[in-house]
Amino acid sequence: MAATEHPDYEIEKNWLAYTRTYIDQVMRDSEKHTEKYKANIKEAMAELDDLDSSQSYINILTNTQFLHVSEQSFRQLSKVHDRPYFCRIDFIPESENQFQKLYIGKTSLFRLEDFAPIIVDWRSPIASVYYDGRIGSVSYETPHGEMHGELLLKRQYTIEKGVLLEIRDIDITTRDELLQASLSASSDSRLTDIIATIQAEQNKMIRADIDRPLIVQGVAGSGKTTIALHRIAYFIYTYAERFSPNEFMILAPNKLFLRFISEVLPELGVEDVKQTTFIDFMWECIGKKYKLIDPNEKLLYLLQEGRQGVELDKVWALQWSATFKGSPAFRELIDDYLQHIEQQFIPNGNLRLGQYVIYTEAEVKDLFVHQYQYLPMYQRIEKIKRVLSAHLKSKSKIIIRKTAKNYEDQIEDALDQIMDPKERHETVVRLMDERDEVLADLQLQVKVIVKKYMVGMPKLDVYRHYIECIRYVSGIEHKEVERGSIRWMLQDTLQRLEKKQIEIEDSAALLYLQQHLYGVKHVHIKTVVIDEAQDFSIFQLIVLKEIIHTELFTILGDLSQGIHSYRSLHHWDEVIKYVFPRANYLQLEQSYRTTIEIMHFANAVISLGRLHGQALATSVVRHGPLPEVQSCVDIRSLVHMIQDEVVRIHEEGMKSIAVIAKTPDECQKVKREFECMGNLSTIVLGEDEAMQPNCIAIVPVHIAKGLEFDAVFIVTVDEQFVANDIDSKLLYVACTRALHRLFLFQLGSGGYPTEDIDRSLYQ
Ligand SMILES: Nc1ncnc2c1ncn2[C@@H]1O[C@H](COP(=O)(O)OP(=O)(O)OP(=O)(O)O)[C@@H](O)[C@H]1O
Repeated sequence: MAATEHPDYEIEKNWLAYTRTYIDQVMRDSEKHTEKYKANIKEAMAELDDLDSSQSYINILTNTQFLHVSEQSFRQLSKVHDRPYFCRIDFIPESENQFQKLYIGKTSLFRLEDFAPIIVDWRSPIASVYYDGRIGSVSYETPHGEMHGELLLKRQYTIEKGVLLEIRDIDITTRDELLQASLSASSDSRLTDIIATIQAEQNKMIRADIDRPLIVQGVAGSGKTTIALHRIAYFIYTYAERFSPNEFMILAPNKLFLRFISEVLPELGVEDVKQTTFIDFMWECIGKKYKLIDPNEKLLYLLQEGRQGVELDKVWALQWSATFKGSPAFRELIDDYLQHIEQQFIPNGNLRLGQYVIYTEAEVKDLFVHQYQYLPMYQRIEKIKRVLSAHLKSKSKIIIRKTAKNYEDQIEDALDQIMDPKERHETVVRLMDERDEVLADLQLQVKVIVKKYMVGMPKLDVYRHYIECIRYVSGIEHKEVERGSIRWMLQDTLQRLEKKQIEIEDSAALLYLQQHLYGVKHVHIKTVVIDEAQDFSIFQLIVLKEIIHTELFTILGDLSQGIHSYRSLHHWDEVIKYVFPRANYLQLEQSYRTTIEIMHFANAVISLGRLHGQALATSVVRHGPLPEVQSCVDIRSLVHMIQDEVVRIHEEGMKSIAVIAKTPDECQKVKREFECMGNLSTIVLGEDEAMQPNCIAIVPVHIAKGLEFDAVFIVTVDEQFVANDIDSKLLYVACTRALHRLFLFQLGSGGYPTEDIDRSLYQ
């Protein structure tokens, strides 16, 4: 209801004014502090030349830290100044009689005089009551256990530029007005925060146990990306002493997507989280880049199945090979290679100094295969060399002393027992010479025997090792290798590697070899969030877990959108079985992005393919027009129709618009036609492009994954969508990018498998 009509309007208006005045005051103080810290740093810098400058260093460090905190607090308060909170809860804890009136917002603010909360952070334990609880008895988790109490009031506010516009008491008026308003709004091609409207099922995922891996299967638009980002913000707030932001890593499909989500974390007051792709992370770990074949090339080739000139055997072999390379079975083959080279580098025989055994063969083997097995191979060899050298150093002193003493005894015996002066002299001189020679030889051997004993490992880089690995595996007798398909895969891989080309499917193996041969340096990441995880393979997840050395993974994805399923996951069970047996598995079936009409149509599309037992999405109650399917006689009239619609929907207030086609070639055809007409500006988006405001994005469907637009025009010029598994997934992804309007345009007929879709679902 309009705020002015609410009985508590005056109280609420005054509280808002009080809060904003207090924020002003804290910001002013913060500004003063900032100036003071800057001045202190300047002063300490000037004193750095003094003889005893350690105090100045300490001053600089302390003041820099204070300055950082003060600036951060200023930034956060200035962000919330116009809208300090979004709701209020009145709560009586079980153990107390007095109720607490808590205003919840993006950041917390306490009154300096008595530490009373003016604003409570949305991530604090008590705020859970707002997201989960209904009026009546409620409970929430805290670090000290579960707390119980009575929720008396749950009140939402619409505040704009510091003006209180609406007040809604939840459970008395309608429940979802704020959510409805937020979902009906237009998108400007950037994801936003949702702290005011987080739903109970989403809250559960955001706050799910950090110490267990979390796997979320969520339908398109269920908020997986949003949850991932809010979960990071929640952890950073809740476990500030355990993690700093730069110890979090988000793995996303591509740079375009990373840009799409780039504003959410800063909005939530979180900076410095590492955001990258699996491939870029791999280059960083390897310390070198090799030529990567466009990861989408195979998908585009596979899409041509059934066309003239496309060999079915090859399509099948490519798919099989990609699946195999992402599987634990491929890792086993690589382990065979690692074992093979390990055997080559375990020395034969004992390590001896003269006649003395320093280390037995069995002891050295034990160092290799047990004690230092945790180290990557090259590091292990260096470590064992150091261990042997240290051992040799201490043992050699005793051996040399013993040898010298032995000669001294013999010389003494000669002096005592040989009566003939000439013979005695000759024997003593011979023994002394021999002693000097033996001792000199021992000293020399001490310097070189470890080096000679440990045959050096050739300094091949990880790429060369991968080639050697594939060659080795091709030659072994292995039940898997005997199969013709593996032989084809190995040969094909070798041919490409020799041409210096790798595919995304090779990335897990390369990273695995890097980890086991050289190790990965400077990985300070402690927790990983993977979005669009359905495009990862089991092997990629295995290697990530090994490198990061943690179970703290949050994995989010949607198998129905698994357009790269030939090289990635088919079931979440595989992830639980092979990688994270302790994982907490949760599902989201409610879609927040699309209207009911679009979601129903998209559900009909995905049902045309194989569903792997996934549940279909339901939509939050929000209606819109039915998706429109239209035919045109040529591409010119098709683009004309789009232009006319764009003008109409712009007038309706929609901002972001995309034209989605099946392949990059189709996109280019549409782009050329738009250019000929010259009315609207368009951009064809690739993985590394940035979306531009007021510009229609023309996107191949595999790149549009994860993104969203107010209105989506799917077009088919020459590339049609048919009713098979991969096409239904692609079309599903394309349909579910739309928030409000969906159009499917085709040349002639047959662009879409609409004959298999209920006629009432589109117009
Ligand atoms: N609780 C919520 N309140 C308001 N908006 C929400 C909520 N949850 C999700 N949304 C909105 O729904 C849209 C879809 O969210 P998001 O992109 O995170 O979903 P997703 O599951 O990652 O989708 P996809 O798998 O299709 O890429 C976004 O616009 C997001 O802001």
